[in-house]
Amino acid sequence: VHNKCHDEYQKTADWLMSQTKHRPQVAIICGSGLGMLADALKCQDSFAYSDIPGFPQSTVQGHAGRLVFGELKGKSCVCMQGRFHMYEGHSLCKTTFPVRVFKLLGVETLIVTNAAGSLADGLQPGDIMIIKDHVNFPGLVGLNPLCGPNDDKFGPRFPAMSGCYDKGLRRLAMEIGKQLGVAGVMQEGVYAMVGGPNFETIAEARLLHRLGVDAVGMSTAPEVVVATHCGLRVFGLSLITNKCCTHIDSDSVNHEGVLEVGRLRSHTLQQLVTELISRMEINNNNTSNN
Ligand SMILES: O=P(O)(O)O[C@@H]1C[C@H](O)[C@@H](CO)O1
Ligand SMILES: Nc1nc2[nH]cnc2c(=O)[nH]1
Repeated sequence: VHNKCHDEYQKTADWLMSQTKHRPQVAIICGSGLGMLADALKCQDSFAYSDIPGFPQSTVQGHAGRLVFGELKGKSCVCMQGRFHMYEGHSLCKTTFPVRVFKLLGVETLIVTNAAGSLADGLQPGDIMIIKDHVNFPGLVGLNPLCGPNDDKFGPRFPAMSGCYDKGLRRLAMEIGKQLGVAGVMQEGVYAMVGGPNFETIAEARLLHRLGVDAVGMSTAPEVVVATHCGLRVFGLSLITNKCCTHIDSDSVNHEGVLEVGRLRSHTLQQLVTELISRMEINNNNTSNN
């Protein structure tokens, strides 16, 4: 466990607030190949992770490593173009570091996105799965970012995780999907995080299928756990980039293919996330440029 103290999150948040006038209400974490979600932001201020004090570095292809602030339909947002994964060698505390920084910046809602493999018969590559719940496999065996002394300033020692994917936002996203004419490629499902970096063996994919997992990936759950702990409202979606290999003659998975599906679906995802942000209600009084 490599816990960070409150001051370390605060230092990073203070530095960012000294560099930008934006005061974000919504944060977006872009999954593999989904960095284009930041392109819709207006009046951008962007920072390379390497220039932000205390920030970890992105090492995965398809994750640019930039934090982008900007306006989207009247809401102030911050977008991570590139996330941190446990398999890169980061501690879970580092992979989730930005989430607590967002909290200190005044963010109220976190949107997490990822690329994932499908185990459900009804989920095809290119489909969008709205995450209704997750199985945090590393978390179940103690690889949890909340391990170690609890920081009561962020949240309680034993936070509830039932209902961590906000029902109202899920409903709104499905409604928007219908209006955009993409409801046919959208459905709710359960995401499971595994450690990676290898894709699943056939036996592992079959096991996950039997356990009721709809889509599997290598991220998201730790970020959602930390966000829920500190009281952020969470919305999550998986872009299904491939079917998992459940038979010896299944097509094998590769990272290039994962990124390619992201490119093909970029426009739809951007529309969906933009509309969701535009129509979601925000309770706090933060506005950018103040
Ligand atoms: O950051 P995400 O979860 O979208 O990335 C997924 C999982 C691996 O990092 C990568 C495999 O292609 O995509
Ligand atoms: N674990 C895992 N992560 C993915 N990310 C994108 N596709 C996959 C997959 O099939 N398995």
